[in-house]
Amino acid sequence: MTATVVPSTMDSVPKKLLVAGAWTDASDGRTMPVENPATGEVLCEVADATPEDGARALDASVAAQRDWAATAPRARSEILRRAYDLIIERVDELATIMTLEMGKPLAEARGEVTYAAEFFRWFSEEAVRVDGGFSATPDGKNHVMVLRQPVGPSLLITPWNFPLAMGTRKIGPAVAAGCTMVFKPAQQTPLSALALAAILTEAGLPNGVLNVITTSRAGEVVEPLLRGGNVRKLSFTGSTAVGKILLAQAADGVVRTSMELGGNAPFIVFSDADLDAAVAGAMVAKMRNMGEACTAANRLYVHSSVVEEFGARLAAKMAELRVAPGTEDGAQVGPLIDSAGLSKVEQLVADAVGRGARVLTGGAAPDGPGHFYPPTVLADVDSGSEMLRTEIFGPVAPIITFDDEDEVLRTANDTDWGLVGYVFTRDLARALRVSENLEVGMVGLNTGLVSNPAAPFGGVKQSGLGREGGRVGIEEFLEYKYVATPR
Ligand SMILES: O=CCCC(=O)O
Repeated sequence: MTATVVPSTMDSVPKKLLVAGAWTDASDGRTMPVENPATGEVLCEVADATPEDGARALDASVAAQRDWAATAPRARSEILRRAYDLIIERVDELATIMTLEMGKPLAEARGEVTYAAEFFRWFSEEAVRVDGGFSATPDGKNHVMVLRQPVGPSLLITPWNFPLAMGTRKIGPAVAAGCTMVFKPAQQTPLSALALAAILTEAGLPNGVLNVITTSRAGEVVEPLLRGGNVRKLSFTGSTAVGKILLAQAADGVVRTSMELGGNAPFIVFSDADLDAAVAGAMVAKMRNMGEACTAANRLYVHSSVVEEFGARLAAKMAELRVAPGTEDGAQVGPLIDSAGLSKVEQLVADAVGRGARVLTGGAAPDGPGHFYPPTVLADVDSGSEMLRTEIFGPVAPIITFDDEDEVLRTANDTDWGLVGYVFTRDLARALRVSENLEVGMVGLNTGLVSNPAAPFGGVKQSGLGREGGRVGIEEFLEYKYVATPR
C-alpha cells in the first residue's frame, strides 16, 4: 500500500482521540491507517486507541454526566441546531471525506450528509419536548410524579456503511436527553466521525460530553467498558454476529441496549403492482449504498405473471449504472468496502449460479484496483442458495419466482432477521394484510426507502432491539423515575 496525497478538505479533520475536550494521541502512540477502498491507498493515519484510552474516555463521560444532565433542554437543543447548520454549510467537505474513506459516490455521500444533519434538527426539536407525569393513585392516597432523566453515560458504536448518519442518529438523541457519550466509530471510517466531533465542539458541546475513540482493537477496548459498571447504555449498529457478543457483555453489567443489527429484506412484487414503481423501488432498495445497507433488498420475490418483464427491466436499469471511484464525475456505484466484502459477494454469486441462477446482468468483478463489483441481477435463484440466507451487502439482486400470497409470506418470514420488507401491490386490502403479517419492524409499501429521521427505525427478531429516530428515538436515552408522595 502506498500513501496517497491527502486532499486539502481532510486537513481540517483532527486525526486524534477526543477525550475530555482535548484531542490526544493514543496512550501507546500507535496509529492506524485509513484506506481509500477505490484504490487501496492509505489516505492518512489516525490515533489507534488502547483499552486505557477507552477507560479515560469513559471516565470523562462519567465526570461530565451530572452537569450535562442539569443543562437546560433549550441549551442542548441549540447546540444540536448549530451543529445541524454547520453540517449543512459543509456538505461538500463532509461528503468528500466520506467518499474517500468509504467509497460511496459523491452524490450519495452528499445525500447521507443531509440525512445525517436531519437527525440533529429532529432531535433539537425533541430535546425541549420531554415530559413527565403527575397523577393520583386509584385509592386517592398518593401522588405519582413521573420524571424523565437521562439514562447516563452511553457507549455508541457505529458501522462503516453510513459513517455520518449512524453517528448523528445516536448522538442526536443522547445530546437531547442529556447523556454523555463515548463514541466508537468503525475502524474503516474514523474520519467522518472525527469531523463530526469537531463540528459538535464548534457548536458548543461542553468538554467531556462527547468522547471519541478510534481504534483497530475494538474488542479489547469495548469489553471492559461494558463490563465495568459505568456504562448505562449501549447503542450499537452493526452485524448480528457482533451484536450478540456485545449483548452478552452488556448483560454482565445489566446495561440497557439499543441494537440495530442485520437484515435479510424481502422485496415482494405482486401481479397487480405498478411495475414502473416496483423497478424504481428495487433500484433504491437494492442499490442505495451499493447494496451495503442493512435495509437492502436481499430477496426479490416476484409473481410468476410479471417476473420476466420485471427482471428484464431491472437488469436494463442496473446495467446503465456507472461503476467508478466515488470521487469521479457521474459515478453511481463505488467500490465495496474491502477485499473481504468483495470476495463474499463473489462467492455468493458463484454459489447461486452453480445452483442454476441465470445472470441477467453483471456477475463478475472487473480487473484492476479497488473492490468494485458490478450491479448484478440473477433470475431463477434456487431457494437453497446461500445468498438468500445471509446479508449480501453488495449490488446483487436475486429474483425468486412465486405464485401465491400465503406461500410468499411464509418464505419471506422464514429467516432469523426481521428489519424491513418491501411490498408492491395496488390492492389496498392485500397491502395492509401483507404489511401486517410480515415479521419486520418496517415496511416499504410501494416504496424502496423507509429511512427517515422522523420515523422509528429498527427491527424485530435477530435484527435488533429498540428504535432509532422518530418520537421514540429519544426514549432510548431516557429513564423513568417515579416519586411517590402522600396527597
Ligand atoms: O445499514 C443501515 C441503513 C441505515 C439507514 O437506512 O438509516
